[in-house]
Amino acid sequence: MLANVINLPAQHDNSHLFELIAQDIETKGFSIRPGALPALIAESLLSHQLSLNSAKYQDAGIGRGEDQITNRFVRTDEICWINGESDAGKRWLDWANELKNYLNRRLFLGLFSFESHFAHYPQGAFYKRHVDSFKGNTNRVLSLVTYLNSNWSNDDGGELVLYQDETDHVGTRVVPLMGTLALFLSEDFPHEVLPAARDRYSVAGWYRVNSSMTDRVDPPR
Ligand SMILES: O=C(O)CCC(=O)C(=O)O
Ligand SMILES: [Fe+2]
Repeated sequence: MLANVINLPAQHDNSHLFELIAQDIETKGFSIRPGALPALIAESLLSHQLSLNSAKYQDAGIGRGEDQITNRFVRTDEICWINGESDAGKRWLDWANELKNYLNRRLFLGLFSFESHFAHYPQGAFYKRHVDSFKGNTNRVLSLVTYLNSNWSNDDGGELVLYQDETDHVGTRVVPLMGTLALFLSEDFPHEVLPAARDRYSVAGWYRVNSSMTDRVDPPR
């Protein structure tokens, strides 16, 4: 028995990182962890995203399901949903699922599903201040963003600015550097993406509670 255990290949152990994230969310409602996404996942997401041709992208919309509209005054990024068909997508979804299970055990958040997409902000693209979920319309509970840009400099813009509440106009800035993780409670933190001076690559995702118990079918996006 013991020999078997010792011979197991080294598994990447996420529990230390997951615990730090849980503590951040418990105490502050958000977590910013520079370079924390395992490098193998970050690198495979980036190479997959770079291989997507423009036909795979759609203009990002505002709102949900059939109510979704494109509003170029609010956001100008383009997105591609991750369905787990690629190895990169699978690795990412597995990792996100492991984090979901950890946070559910640790914080009793009742997270049920996870949806995510690649986002490409071409030069000049932005996403104006918004919240990811509206109170009373409980669906997205926890937002998770990771960034896939190496060598991002102060002049490149494109920071995520996370505000404490509606009255906060200073916020916390997050540089979209490779492997940095940003998580925040979706209803509580208004945020924006400042205009990027060069191509900005990221993956944005949301954990949702199961709200399909209501009378209407809850659209997956
Ligand atoms: O890319 C980011 O930093 C945040 C993106 C965002 O706010 C969103 O897609 O809802
Ligand atoms: Fe957002």
